[in-house]
Amino acid sequence: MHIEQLKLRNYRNYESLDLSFSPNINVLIGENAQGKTNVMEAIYVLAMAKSHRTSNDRELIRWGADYGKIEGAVQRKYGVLPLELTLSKKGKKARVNHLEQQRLSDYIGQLNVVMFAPEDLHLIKGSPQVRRRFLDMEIGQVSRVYLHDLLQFHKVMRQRNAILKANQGRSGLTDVMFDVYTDQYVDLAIRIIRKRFEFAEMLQKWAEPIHRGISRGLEELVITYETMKDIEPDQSAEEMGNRLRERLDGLRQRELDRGVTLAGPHRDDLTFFVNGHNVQVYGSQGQQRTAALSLKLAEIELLRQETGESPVLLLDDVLSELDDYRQSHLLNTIQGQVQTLVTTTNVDGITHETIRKADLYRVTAGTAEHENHDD
Ligand SMILES: Nc1ncnc2c1ncn2[C@@H]1O[C@H](COP(=O)(O)OP(=O)(O)OP(=O)(O)O)[C@@H](O)[C@H]1O
Repeated sequence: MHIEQLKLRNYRNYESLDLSFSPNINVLIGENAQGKTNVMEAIYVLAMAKSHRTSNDRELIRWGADYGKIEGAVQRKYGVLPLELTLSKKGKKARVNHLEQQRLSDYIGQLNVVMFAPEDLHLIKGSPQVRRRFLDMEIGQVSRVYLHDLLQFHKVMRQRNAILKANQGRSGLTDVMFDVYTDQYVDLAIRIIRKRFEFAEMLQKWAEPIHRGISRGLEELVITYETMKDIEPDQSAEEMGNRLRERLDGLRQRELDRGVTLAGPHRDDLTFFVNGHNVQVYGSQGQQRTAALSLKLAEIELLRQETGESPVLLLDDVLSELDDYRQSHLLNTIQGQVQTLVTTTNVDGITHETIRKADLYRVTAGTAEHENHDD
């Protein structure tokens, strides 16, 4: 798939923008703080109905405006699909083919994107929360059921936590609703854990050969999903449910002391190993960079396999950060296969010839103009 056209109205520093993109490589070039990332973010928001930079949608609306709007024409296998997202103080409205969607989970997934930005290096080194967010966003792109389960899970956990909080410090619980919520909680938690196991396995399958290629055959990457220690991927859902229930029973007094749920997928993590060593702990900057790049390229393959179409790749300020070999590997992999948007302040650091031939857009203070190479 690819984005043919993007229109912004009152989005970040754009009052109004209307851009057409090539299905190949598009380079947005401009000085700092002109609005390059804002375009990438707008495409991300159009796809995921939320920003990768902030959870506060109001920040996306142009200062002083009441609403902001992102429209995109997405070329899919079967034709052009118009998508529209309106952001206002009252919330957001999403339209597919001009029809308003009642649930955002029905909207997400019409446009698939893979974003690679400097903060993705934190994916390997940062907190488990960053990696859980990555899992949720990526699985959510291909599974509506997962998004729905996740929403329900957080709702039920809040209800369960509210009872724990109300009884905090006591030595027992008499609220009949607690068992009802715990049953629902276990059921949803296991559905999420099973999906994450499945996703991590697919990610591993795609990322391993990619990482091996980028490291010139020297490194083996292994990705594992870490959940409670007695839950294993080959167990049945029932077995997993029993394990979680036993764990929660064992933790009951500590949960009452703390007033929160202490076991479940909200505490899980993804771990990356290179040649048997944990990259989070022992990896060099270069190994972390390679692992992050392998992960992004694996996501492209995974989305392609799940949806039958290539996602759109957004490379925000990362290309010139990669050395020549990694740049070439990345650009050779995507060339002619994946619509790509690249932002940079300067093309001089990007040596690969595909960038020389790409469509250029000059971004200056909330405007973006298509440019010929000789301009
Ligand atoms: N809600 C908003 N309304 C108006 N302007 C905004 C809003 N949010 C951010 N901006 C402005 O957008 C600009 C930043 O744009 P952006 O992050 O896209 O920069 P960039 O071109 O990617 O720069 P860099 O190369 O430094 O990453 C800043 O000037 C900022 O003040």
